[in-house]
Amino acid sequence: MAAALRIAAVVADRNCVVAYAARPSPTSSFVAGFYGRNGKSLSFQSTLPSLICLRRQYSSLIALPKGLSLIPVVRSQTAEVIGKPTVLVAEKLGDAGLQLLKEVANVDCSYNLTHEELCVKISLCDALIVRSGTKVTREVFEASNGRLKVVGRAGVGIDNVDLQAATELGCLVVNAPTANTVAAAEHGIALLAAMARNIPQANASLKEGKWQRNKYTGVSMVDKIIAVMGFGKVGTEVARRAKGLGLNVIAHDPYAPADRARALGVELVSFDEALARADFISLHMPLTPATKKVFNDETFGKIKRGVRIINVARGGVIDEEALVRALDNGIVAQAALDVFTEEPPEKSNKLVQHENVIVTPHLGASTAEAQEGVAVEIAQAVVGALQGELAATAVNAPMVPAEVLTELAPYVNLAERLGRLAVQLVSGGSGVKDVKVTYSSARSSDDLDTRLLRAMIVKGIIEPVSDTFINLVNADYVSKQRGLRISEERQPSDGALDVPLDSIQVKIANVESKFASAISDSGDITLEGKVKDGVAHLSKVGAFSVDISLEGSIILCRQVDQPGMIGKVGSLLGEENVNISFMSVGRISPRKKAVMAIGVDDEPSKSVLRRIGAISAIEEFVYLKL
Ligand SMILES: NC(=O)c1ccc[n+]([C@@H]2O[C@H](COP(=O)([O-])OP(=O)(O)OC[C@H]3O[C@@H](n4cnc5c(N)ncnc54)[C@H](O)[C@@H]3O)[C@@H](O)[C@H]2O)c1
Ligand SMILES: O=C(O)[C@H](O)COP(=O)(O)O
Repeated sequence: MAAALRIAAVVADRNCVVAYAARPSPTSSFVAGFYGRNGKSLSFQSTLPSLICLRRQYSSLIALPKGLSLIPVVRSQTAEVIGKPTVLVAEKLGDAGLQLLKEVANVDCSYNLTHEELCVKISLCDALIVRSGTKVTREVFEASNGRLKVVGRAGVGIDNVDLQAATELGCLVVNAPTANTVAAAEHGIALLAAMARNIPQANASLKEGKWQRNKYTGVSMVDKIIAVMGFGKVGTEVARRAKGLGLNVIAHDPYAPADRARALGVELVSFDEALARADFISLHMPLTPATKKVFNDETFGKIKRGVRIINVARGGVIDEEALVRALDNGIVAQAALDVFTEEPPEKSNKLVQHENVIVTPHLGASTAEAQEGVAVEIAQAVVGALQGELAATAVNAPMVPAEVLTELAPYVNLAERLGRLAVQLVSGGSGVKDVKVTYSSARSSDDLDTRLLRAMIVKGIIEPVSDTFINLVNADYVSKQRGLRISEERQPSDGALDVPLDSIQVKIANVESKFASAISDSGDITLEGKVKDGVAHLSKVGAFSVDISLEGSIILCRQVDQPGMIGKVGSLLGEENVNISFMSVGRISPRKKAVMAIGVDDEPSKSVLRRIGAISAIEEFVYLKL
C-alpha cells in the first residue's frame, strides 16, 4: 500500500485565521479551510500539486486583507497509509486503545490543538477521539465536509459534543459509559476524606515548614449522613463505599429503582429532605437543563448549616457564585470540587482560591486502570463503527430506512411525547421499572417495525433525567442498564391498512402518580395517543378520554364536572397572557368527576398554577412539559 505524507499548516493574522492541509503527491487531494472572524468556515478540495498553487487558488477564492502574509506553520506530520481510515486522537488515550486503533487505522495523536487547527485536521479524518477537554462543536462537524463518520468520547459525559450537529450531519457519536465509574467513585471518596481531615491544606502547611496541629483538626465521618444526589453508576459506587466508612447513606434520584437502593441499605428521599438531613452531599447527576445550577441561593437557603459538598459530576450543576456566598456565610462549611463550570477555571476563581475549598483538575476518571479501560472501550466502539457495526454505546444517529422513517414520523413524535408525559406523572422516589406499550394496528407484525417507536418511548422516559441521548441504536442498551423493562403488545384493530397504527398506549406499572386520575383500572399510569391529520394527540389519561394535540405544554386538572370550569381556568391563563392551544374535557358521566386537558403555548408562572390549583372544584392538577 502506498504511503503518503500529510502536512497540516496553520497561518494566523489579526483579521482572520487561515488553515490548510496538503498531501504532496500529484494524485492526492488537498483540503483547505478558511476561518473568518465571524467563525464561518469554508473549505474546498483540489488536486493542485503544491502549497504555492494552493495559496494562489486560496487567494483568488477570498479577498485577503491587505498585508496578510501566508506563512505556513507545520503543526504535525503523519505518515498515512492510503486506503485505511484515519483516526484523530485529540486527547491522551491509553496505549491498549491506541494499539487496537492502529491495527485498522492511521492514528494521528495530536494533542492540544486549537479549535481552528482541529477544524482543519478534521477534514482529513474519518474518526475523532476526545475526552472532556475538546469542544466538538457544529463548526467541527461542518468543517469535516462529511468525511468524519464517528466521534468517540473516551468517557461518560458528552456535554462537550454537539450531538444535534452530529446527528444532523450524519456523524455517529459513541461514548465509554462504564470504564471510569469506579475511578470517579473512588475520587469522590478521596475528596470526601481529604476535605473532612483538611489534608491538602495541612500538607501544604507542613511543606512550608509549619506544624499546625490545632488549625487542621477535622471532622469525623462515622455515623454522619451523606446524601448521594444522583443514584446512577457512580452514585451507587459512592454509596457502597460510604457505607464502608460508617456513614449513613441517603440518596435523591427521582428515577432510581427503589429496590436497588433498598438492596444497598440506602434510603431514597426527596431533594429537600436530602438537603435538610445531610452532613455531606455528594453530587452524581448529569448536567442537563433540569440539573443546571440546581444548587443555587434558594437551595443553599434550605440546606443544613455546616454541610460539606463534594462535586465530581459537572461544575454546571452548582451556581458557583451562590456557593461562594454560602461558604462565606458558613452555610456550607467546606467544598471539594473536581469539576467547574468553565474548565480550566481562572486562577483567580473565587472557589479555587477559597480557603474552605479543596480542588482537583477534573481527575475523577484519571487512574491508570480507568484510562486503559476507557481507551479499550472507546477504541472498540470506534473501530466497530468504522466497520459499519451498530455500536451499543452510540448516543445518536437513528438508522432506519428513509421510507419507514417518513411513514412513522408522526408516530415517532407521538411515542416520544407519550413517554415524556408519562414519566412526568410519576411521583418522585417511585422509580420507573416496568413500561408496557400496546400498539393498536390493523397491520400484521411483519408490516410494522416498532423498534423505532419503542426507542422513542424510552427516549421520552429517560432523556429528561439523563445526559444520555437515546436513539434506535442505544435505546435497548440504555433501558437494560437502567433496569427499565419495556414490554410490547399488539392489539389487532379493524382500522385501515394504509395507516400504520390506530393508537399507542403507554403504561408505567407499579408506581405512584402525581396525578391520581392518570392511574387506570389496572393500577398503572396510563396514557394513550393517536395521530390525527399527521399531528400527535393525547386521547386518554387513565380512564378519562380527552382529545388534545401534543404541542406546547399541558395542564391536566381533575374537577367536579360543572358549568363554568373551562371559563375559570381559561380566564386565569388569559390574565397572564398564556395562550391556550387546545382544551378538552373527558368525563365518566355528567356532573361527576372529569379531567380537563389544556394545551398552552407559553409556560404559566408558578402563581397562575397556584391559582388554578386553588379553584375549589379542582381536586388535583399537574403541569406537564413536552
Ligand atoms: N469527574 C469525573 O471525572 C467524572 C467521571 C465519571 C462521571 N462523571 C460525571 O458523573 C455524572 C454521573 O455519571 P454516571 O456514570 O453515574 O451517570 P448515570 O447516568 O449512571 O447516573 C446519573 C444518575 O443521575 C440521576 N438523575 C438525573 N437527574 C437527576 C436529578 N435532577 N436529581 C437527582 N438525580 C438525577 C439519573 O436518574 C441517574 O440515575 C455524570 O455527570 C458524569 O459526566 C464525572
Ligand atoms: O464524563 C466523564 O467521563 C468524566 O468527566 C471524565 O472526563 P475525562 O475523560 O475528561 O477525564
